Amino acid sequence: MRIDVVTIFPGYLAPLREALLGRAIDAGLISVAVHDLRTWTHDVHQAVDDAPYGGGPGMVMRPQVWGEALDAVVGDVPSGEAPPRLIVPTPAGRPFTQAMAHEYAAESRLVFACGRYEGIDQRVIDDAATWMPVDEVSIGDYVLVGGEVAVLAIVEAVARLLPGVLGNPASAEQDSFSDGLLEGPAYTRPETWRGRAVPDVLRSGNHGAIARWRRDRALERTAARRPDLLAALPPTALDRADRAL
Ligand SMILES: COc1cccc(Cn2ccc3ccc(-c4cc(N)[nH]n4)cc32)c1
Repeated sequence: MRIDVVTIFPGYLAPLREALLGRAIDAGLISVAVHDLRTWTHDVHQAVDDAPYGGGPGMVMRPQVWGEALDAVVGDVPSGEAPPRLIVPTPAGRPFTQAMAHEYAAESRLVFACGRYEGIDQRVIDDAATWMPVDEVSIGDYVLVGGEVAVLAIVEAVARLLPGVLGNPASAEQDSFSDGLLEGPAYTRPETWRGRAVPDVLRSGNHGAIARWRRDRALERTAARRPDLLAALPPTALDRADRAL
């Protein structure tokens, strides 16, 4: 997968080259190119923002600079080849989900536009949408200062789904949310720590009982913390034992 990120703070994306993702890049599983938006300014101040039409606080990112940047970064899409998907993080976006992470993992190329200030002139998104798929995406109901942190989260969630990136592919298959439930509690050695023992069932070797216990804890946690996920489950997702909980 090829990933391009356009930002006025390229250094913010340095963590992409660390650890697991860094190894995936070194292994050639992913290519990541980070582009400084100011490359496409032409004035001495390298201005990327201007006052909002209609007034209001803050500044808006200029369409001319973004338009030139995306034209250059996306480049000419060879005929017959699918254009990349443009992902624009914003508080006003569609909530990013594990299902979307799987959708994005199936793409051969993703381009991320990192806004700052009060966001990017809407005409940039509207123009881009005439020649490539564009997703305006939120990573949660809170307001960041720019899109870079959201890109780090989205790229990590997507990259870990790519074949060969995770040492143990089973981890991704047994993800939280993969069965629509939250992950239950996890334990490792020692057996007792500060007077707290690991639940006996997990040391019983009874794999059926262990699976049942884990499912029960996941159902309890989901009901307590994310009843919306439970309500969204298809009726067939809960068996008789689940309902008895
Ligand atoms: C666009 O509307 C905005 C309104 C107030 C502040 C900001 C700041 N800002 C600029 C670019 C940008 C990109 C993403 C996010 C963001 C995403 C999530 N989930 N929270 N915050 C925030 C961003 C933007």
